[in-house]
Amino acid sequence: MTADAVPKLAQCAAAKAIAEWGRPTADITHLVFSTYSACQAPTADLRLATLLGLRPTVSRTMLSLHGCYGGGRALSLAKELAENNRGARVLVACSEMTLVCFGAPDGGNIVGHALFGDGAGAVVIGAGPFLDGERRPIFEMVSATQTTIPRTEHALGMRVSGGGVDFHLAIQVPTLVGQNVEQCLLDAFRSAIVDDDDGGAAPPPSPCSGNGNGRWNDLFWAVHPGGRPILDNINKVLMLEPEKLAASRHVLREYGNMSGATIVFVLDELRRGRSPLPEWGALLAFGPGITIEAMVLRCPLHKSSAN
Ligand SMILES: CC(C)(COP(=O)(O)OP(=O)(O)OC[C@H]1O[C@@H](n2cnc3c(N)ncnc32)[C@H](O)[C@@H]1OP(=O)(O)O)[C@@H](O)C(=O)NCCC(=O)NCCSC(=O)/C=C/c1ccc(O)cc1
Repeated sequence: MTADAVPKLAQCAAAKAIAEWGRPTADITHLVFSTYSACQAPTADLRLATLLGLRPTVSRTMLSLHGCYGGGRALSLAKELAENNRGARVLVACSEMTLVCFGAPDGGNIVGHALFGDGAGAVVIGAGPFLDGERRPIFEMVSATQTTIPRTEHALGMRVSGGGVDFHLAIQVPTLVGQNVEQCLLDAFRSAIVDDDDGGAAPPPSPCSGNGNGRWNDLFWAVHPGGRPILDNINKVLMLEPEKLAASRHVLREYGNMSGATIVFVLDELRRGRSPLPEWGALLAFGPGITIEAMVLRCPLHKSSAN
């Protein structure tokens, strides 16, 4: 069932993203599709390309079974594709049907049922130059890192069984994420380089200079809401003001944890916020491994960077 439904759900999100982007579907050069809810060949990215009518030469990449960090990985990969292929426009689609998947009848998936929801998100990623009629970027991805916490392979995962998907989530996951998240962020900021006004390269303001304390509050935050204790621990470790994680908490409350698709909902929520975002931001996503995706974001439309 999910083999059909996952690409169809993605189609709804992708059609909206392409319409907002403002260019013809045929101008999409690459597709990155992330899901762990559909496991078949031909893969769901091909089905989505057909449903959308993407051109036959579109370069497709399927990210399967990455779980909740799949959205972060898909965005990071799209950034690399766009920067290394002049004129590339990369459609990123993340689609998950978790509730159907977690179907084991023995009650063993109760945590999965409490936590997860279904959903799809899509965005179009490109590097300059801008095309006629193309919407200007809302977020710029400046740098990205992926970290695997050593010796945590068994902390979360899933296995397909006769009754559906057996999902395993160790109770220690929020603590492990909390203990490792600041180092991942520092690494991401250390690797960030941006073009300065003179056409050279310069690093963004570094939260490291304040040893993390307080400086994290200068950023906007797109955090995968893996669960309430995950957000609470990140809030505590980074000493964030409560409203910094408001977009993540809103998405968790309204939609649940939609695995890889969730981060797109958080970015959408952030851009719709009533008050203007700070210029710099951070994105975090977590999943099996335990893998942490961290990314430095920038709002190109922010007033100090818009001139
Ligand atoms: C939704 C929970 C499970 C329950 O929340 P709650 O209803 O507000 O209640 P509590 O947090 O107070 O916990 C209630 C009880 O459940 C227990 N509990 C608390 N986590 C647990 C637990 N993982 N086990 C088994 N008992 C527990 C907890 O100890 C407590 O037990 P007790 O004191 O005896 O009532 C909440 O604790 C929670 O969100 N926990 C953390 C979730 C978490 O680690 N998320 C993973 C983030 S990474 C991610 O999203 C990955 C996705 C993924 C996607 C696809 C994949 O294939 C693989 C991975």
